[in-house]
Parts: sequence; C-alpha cells; structure tokens
Amino acid sequence: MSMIAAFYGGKSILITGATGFMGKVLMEKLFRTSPDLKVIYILVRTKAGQTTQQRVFQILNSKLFEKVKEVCPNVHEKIRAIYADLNQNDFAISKEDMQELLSCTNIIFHCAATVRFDDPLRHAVQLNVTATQQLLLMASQMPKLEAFIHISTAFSNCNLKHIDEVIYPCPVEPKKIIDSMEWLDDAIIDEITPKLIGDRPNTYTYTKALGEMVVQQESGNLNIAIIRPSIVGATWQEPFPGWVDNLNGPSGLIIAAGKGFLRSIRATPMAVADLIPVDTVVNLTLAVGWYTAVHRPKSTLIYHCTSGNFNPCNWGKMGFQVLATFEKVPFERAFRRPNADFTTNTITSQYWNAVSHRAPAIIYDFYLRLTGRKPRMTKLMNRLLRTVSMLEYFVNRSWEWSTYNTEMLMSELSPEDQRVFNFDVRQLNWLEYIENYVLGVKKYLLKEDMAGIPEAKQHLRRLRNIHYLFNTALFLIAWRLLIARSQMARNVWFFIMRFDFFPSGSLQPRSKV
Ligand SMILES: CCCCCCCCCCCCCCCCCCCCCCCCCCCCCC(=O)SCCNC(=O)CCNC(=O)[C@H](O)C(C)(C)COP(=O)(O)OP(=O)(O)OC[C@H]1O[C@@H](n2cnc3c(N)ncnc32)[C@H](O)[C@@H]1OP(=O)(O)O
Ligand SMILES: NC(=O)C1=CN([C@@H]2O[C@H](COP(=O)(O)OP(=O)(O)OC[C@H]3O[C@@H](n4cnc5c(N)ncnc54)[C@H](OP(=O)(O)O)[C@@H]3O)[C@@H](O)[C@H]2O)C=CC1
Repeated sequence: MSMIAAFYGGKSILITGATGFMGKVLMEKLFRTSPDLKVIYILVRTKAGQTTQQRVFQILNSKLFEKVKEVCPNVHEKIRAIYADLNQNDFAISKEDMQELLSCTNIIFHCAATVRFDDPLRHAVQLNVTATQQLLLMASQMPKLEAFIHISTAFSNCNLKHIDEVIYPCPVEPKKIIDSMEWLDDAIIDEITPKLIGDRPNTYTYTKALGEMVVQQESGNLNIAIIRPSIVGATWQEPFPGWVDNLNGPSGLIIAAGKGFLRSIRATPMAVADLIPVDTVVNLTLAVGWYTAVHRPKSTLIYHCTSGNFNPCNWGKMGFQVLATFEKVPFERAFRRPNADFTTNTITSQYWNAVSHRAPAIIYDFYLRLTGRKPRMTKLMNRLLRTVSMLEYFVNRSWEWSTYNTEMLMSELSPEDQRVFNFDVRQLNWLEYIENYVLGVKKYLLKEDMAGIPEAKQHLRRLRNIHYLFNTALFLIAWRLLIARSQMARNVWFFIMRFDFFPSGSLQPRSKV
C-alpha cells in the first residue's frame, strides 16, 4: 500500500491554480491515487464567459480525467469550486466559503501564478507576491493545516549559474515592493522595472523570487515547502504519455516548427535543455506534501524538480528528435515543410529571420492580397518572433541545480511509493518522451486526427515541389539577369552549353535518343 496515497485519504485539500496546466494534473493524480480523499477545494475565477461550475465541468469531462472517473465515480461530489480572484482583497471569497476553507483545510498546494514573461510588474507582483502573502495569512488561520506547498520555479534565480536549495534574497524587500505598487503610477513602475529586475530576464522570474522571500518571511509556525520545477513539459507516463494543454515553454515552438513557421532559432545546441514532465513535478509535489506534513522538517525545505543533473539532454538532441518525429507524424496544413535549425550568432539569426521568416510571410501576404483575402502572416510572424526572442534567454544557457533534498526525499519513500509517485527522471528515455510530446501536441493541442497523416504527408510533398519550383524559377531569373549584364557569365554559360549539347571533341549537336 502506498503511504503517500493513504496519507491523502480523508483529507481536505486546497489547490490554487487548479485550472492551469499543472493544477489539472495534480488534481487528476490526487483523485486517481487517493479516491477516498474528503474534498478538493479549488479557487476558480470566471473566465471567457464561463462560470466556475462550467469550468470545473469542462475539466472533469476532458480526456485527462477519463481514468479518474473509473476509479472515483463520484469525483463531481468531491470537488468544491470556490469563486475566487487572486487579484482581489481576500480573493473576493464569500464569508461562508472563507469560513469553510479556514476551518477544514488540511493541505494547501499553491500553484496559481502568472507565468507570462512580459506581464507588467504591477500585475506580476499582485499575483506572484501579494496573493502568496494573502494565502499565507489565510493559512495561518487554519487550525487543521498540516502542510503548505508553494510552487515556484527553478528559474527564480536564473541570474545565477549554480543554484542551491536555498532562498536567495532580492535587494529590495518584497514588502516594500508590494507597498510601492499601491501608490506608484504605471508610468513610474514601467520606468523602474528594469532596475528592479536587474540581471533577471523578465518580471516573471523576478516576482517568483520575491514570492519565495515572502514565503520565508511569513512562514510563522506553518509547515512549508517550496518546489522549483524547471521547464514543465507534457506528461511522461500518467495518466497517459504526451498530454499537454497549453502553449507555454516548448509546446508553442513545437507547433510553430511543425507548421513550418519557425525555421530557425537562436539556441545553443549543447546547452542543457532542462525539461521536466508535468507528471514528474506532480509526483514530487505530492510526495513533498506528505513528507512535510508527516515529518515536519524544522526549516522550509526547497526541492529542485529538474532533469539536468540526473539525466541531461541538450537542445540539439531534442531539436533533432522533434524534427524526426515531424517526418513520421506531420502536422496538418503546414505553411512550409518543417526544417528548423539552430543558430548561435545574433547576426546569422537576424539574417535567417529576414530570409526564412519575414520574407516568406510578406510573399504569402502579397499572395493573399492578390486573391482578395486579408493578409495575416506578417502579423503572426511578428508575434512568433517576439515570443521566440523571449524564450531565447533560456535556450542559450545552462544551469546547475543542486538536488540534495529531492534525492533525500526519494530515499525516504517506500519501494511502492517510489513506483506510484515516481519522480526519478533517470528512468526517462528522452527520445521516446520527445516523440510522445510531439504526438501529444498534435492530438491534444492541435486536435488533429491521426487518420489525417497520409493527407498531411501529401501536403508536404506538394510544398516540397512548390519549393523546388520556386527555387528553380528564382535561379533562372537571377542567371538570366546576370547573363544580360556580364560577359564572364555569358562565357561560362556557353562553356556549359557546349558540354551539354555537343559530344566531346565534336562540334555537332548530340543526336536525340
Ligand atoms: C548539434 C546539432 C544542431 C541541431 C539542429 C537541429 C535543428 C533543430 C531545430 C529545432 C526546432 C524544433 C522546435 C522546437 C523544439 C524545442 C525548441 C526549444 C524551445 C524551448 C523554449 C523553452 C523555454 C522556456 C523557458 C521557461 C523558463 C521558465 C519556466 C517557467 O517557470 S514558466 C512557464 C513558461 N512560461 C511561458 O512559457 C510563458 C510564455 N508566454 C508569454 O510570456 C506570452 O504568452 C508571450 C510569449 C509574451 C506572448 O504574449 P502576447 O500578448 O503577444 O500574446 P498572447 O499570450 O495573448 O498569445 C498570443 C498568441 O500566441 C500564442 N502563444 C502564447 N504563448 C506562446 C508560446 N510560448 N509559443 C507560441 N505561441 C504562444 C497564444 O496562444 C496566442 O495565440 P492566438 O490565440 O492564436 O492569437
Ligand atoms: N509551466 C511551466 O513551465 C512552469 C511553471 N511553474 C510554476 O508552476 C505553477 C503552475 O504553472 P502552470 O500550471 O504552468 O501555469 P498556468 O498558467 O497553466 O496556470 C496558472 C493558474 O493560475 C490561475 N490564476 C491566474 N490568475 C488568477 C487569478 N487572478 N485568480 C485566480 N486564479 C488565477 C489560473 O487560472 P485561470 O485558469 O483562471 O487563468 C491557472 O489556474 C506556477 O506557480 C508556475 O510559476 C514553474 C516552472 C515551470
């Protein structure tokens, strides 16, 4: 029997960010392995015209939850969606709901965050710092609380090369930042943002670092642990391989490359690609929840959930495998044949952006205009290049994360728990994982049918022929212009023609066979 699964039995668990990528997988695993848990409270806001209930209904009826329904048929009754907006005071939770949360919660998993790299500082501080502070305040009023698990990111200290399982202080105290957001206007905040984030690349990593400081400072008597995952990717094994439902991290770029939009990226092939499957992160998170509640470590432990030092893989190897998978399972209606490449030099990268990205987009928009349609490719390409430029920071560097706590935890688990809550990435076969990831992107993100593969291959063959035709026409035009202008080019041309049309040593034309 799994000790961890048994631990969550009968528990009331509060999850923030349950509608997000990681939150859904966390809920799914909890219900599947501990169907006898008492209740999962989730803080949900309304979004895109959907009520909280509709959002929950949609999640529970998705493919991800198919297995859960077999193990826990009354899952609908065990999930309690509470309307909350983490941007509001007291999260805009009603008095009754707040009372229930305060009196019943046993474990908190705090996953909610804004993961956008370009969020204005005010918004990123509100969600990643102030909301964390408020949640800790709530937690301190929960008499039955056994553990508070905060999800951070391995990149919260990406300005360092070697990162230990400790909290590194930021120069300005989070409380001062929170206060200043109240009275500074947006223009001033925008002006001071680069100074505050310093050598971090964006407001996301900076505010996640501030969030960790808040956790440390406001922990009081709470039993807290922090988990720092690296780049979270599709599921490795559970509930099935390759599940992914958002465009963050590599997923969006896999689509862009597979559809033939992304042809080149400034990345270092030998840099470590510290990807970590989402189910691995969730298994570690649940194990940490159990360990923190049961063993009550004296200080806040930080767990790095990374792959680099256990089972490193580099971007070059990953890129090759992504492209190899496109050969087997191409995406439908590609713009161009997928054939992306890495460049390491900024000037070469700008050259390829002009030649391989912007020029085809302009030509295609010209074609759309000619055929009476609205041009859209240049806009789309500009957006893609902006996204790529934001991700480039992470694909041109390698980091080392120490993993003593994660290894310690692994050794504390029973063999059964190591199997059920496996977070040992040494067992991960990257080539197989990447292939499943690309397949998952096709199936679950693009919602493409496998039956469409022959047609997709046919489409790629057509694109290849158009490509050859286009290149040949371009070459002939260039050559014709050159011959018209240069005597040397004319001489070369006649020299070639002589060899082609006249047998050697003869001036007679070659007879047709
Ligand atoms: C030796 C050998 C050499 C080998 C050579 C081999 C050749 C191989 C070539 C390989 C190429 C193969 C393909 C690629 C395979 C791997 C490539 C590696 C790239 C991996 C990069 C990973 C880096 C991740 C770093 C993560 C570090 C931190 C981790 C975390 O803690 S948090 C999670 C990460 N967070 C994010 O990823 C959020 C990023 N997103 C944003 O910040 C914003 O969305 C934005 C990018 C700034 C865009 O903002 P906008 O306001 O402009 O747009 P909006 O968000 O409204 O979206 C607009 C449309 O764009 C879509 N979209 C959103 N995000 C992405 C995305 N990440 N990628 C693509 N598209 C995205 C969005 O859906 C909207 O679409 P629409 O609705 O249709 O308009
Ligand atoms: N994905 C990754 O690569 C990595 C993620 N992480 C961390 O993991 C955690 C989860 O990330 P992930 O699942 O990928 O992120 P998602 O963007 O998929 O999910 C974010 C969640 O936060 C919720 N949320 C955001 N704003 C509010 C708000 N105002 N009120 C209520 N809820 C809100 C979202 O709700 P809604 O659905 O309503 O928008 C959503 O459920 C985050 O803490 C992130 O920093 C760490 C490393 C890597």
